[in-house]
Amino acid sequence: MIGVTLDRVSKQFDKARGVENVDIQIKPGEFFTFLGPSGCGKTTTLRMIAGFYYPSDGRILFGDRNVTNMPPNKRNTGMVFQNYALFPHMTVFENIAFGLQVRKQGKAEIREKVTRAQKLVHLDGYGERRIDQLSGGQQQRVALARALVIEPNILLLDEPLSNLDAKLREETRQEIKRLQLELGITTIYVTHDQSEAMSMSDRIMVMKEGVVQQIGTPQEIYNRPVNRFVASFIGESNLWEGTVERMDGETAQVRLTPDLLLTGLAANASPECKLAVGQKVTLSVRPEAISEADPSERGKANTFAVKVLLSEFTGVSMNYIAEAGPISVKAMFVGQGQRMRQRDEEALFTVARDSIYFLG
Ligand SMILES: Nc1ncnc2c1ncn2[C@@H]1O[C@H](COP(=O)(O)OP(=O)(O)OP(=O)(O)O)[C@@H](O)[C@H]1O
Repeated sequence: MIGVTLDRVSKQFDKARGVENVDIQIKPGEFFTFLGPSGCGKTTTLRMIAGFYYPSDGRILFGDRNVTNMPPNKRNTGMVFQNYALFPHMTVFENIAFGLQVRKQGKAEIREKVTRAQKLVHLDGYGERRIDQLSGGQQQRVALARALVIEPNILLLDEPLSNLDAKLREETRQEIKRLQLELGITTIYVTHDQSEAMSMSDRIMVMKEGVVQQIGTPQEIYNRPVNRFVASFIGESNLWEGTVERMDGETAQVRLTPDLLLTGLAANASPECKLAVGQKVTLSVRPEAISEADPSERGKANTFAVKVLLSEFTGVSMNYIAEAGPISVKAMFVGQGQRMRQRDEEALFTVARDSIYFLG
């Protein structure tokens, strides 16, 4: 197992900025994800690691080895692409064997390794099938086997699930995670799908317009987003703007409207947010951090009246869009067994102090 270091790596294209100053240390055996919207530089970064692009600036290390300008075939990485890039006229066996043949390995060895790789992705018995006789999910597993059969040091996956339907995507995602854990292989995964990133990764790097926004575990990124972009890109969040009215030891009180003052813990502030009286801040509150209060709690801190605009029952949760004066409120109640509020109904909502996160 080896780790991957990107030491202040940038890529400038003729007319576009690919990525700027990416500085990361991916640990041996880690499942590390590049996450962000289209055009944010995920694929460019992955391609530099694979060796398909060379950086304009900075260094790339595999373990202690500097691979910055090394051609792709010398790096021993296995790569899976969004469109699989399989040879459609060849069989499953021939596709998986391809990389080993290029490496001029013996026939018996190739047969043994390909058979093992087929087993690994649950495709034993499919060796003689042609690629165009397979479903999308099976094709994806051939692509995985082909990447793994060369025993790569690093596995690179570029949006490998995006051509699959929702159910198959879920299954294949578990399959990839199982394989990664079983083999303990350092894996770098590119996606624009936050739920995929959250469920699979040890750590996530969130990118926007070629610039890294935050690196952290799924929990860190979800619970402590560094800015509005990360808070709104990862899961749902209420983003409310207000002005700090009072700082009181451990707490900060923020006025959102003349009628609405919320109190949060001063420690729950992003590094970019300097809490001080008079300062404008953004409060990030997850919908599931809001709950319905008992009418007897009216007037208590962090409790406020709302008017329901939209309500829906998903089977797992009751979701609301409501308004508290000019403020829009998204709330999600899971397993609380209350009566479902209807449009135009009044309700009393409350948010715990430790669920408010201050952004700059
Ligand atoms: N070969 C290239 N030549 C010129 N510009 C490029 C090239 N490849 C990428 N870019 C530009 O670099 C930026 C980052 O693109 P990149 O493909 O890395 O984004 P991405 O996050 O992977 O997007 P997507 O999810 O759509 O694949 C974009 O502005 C893109 O237009």
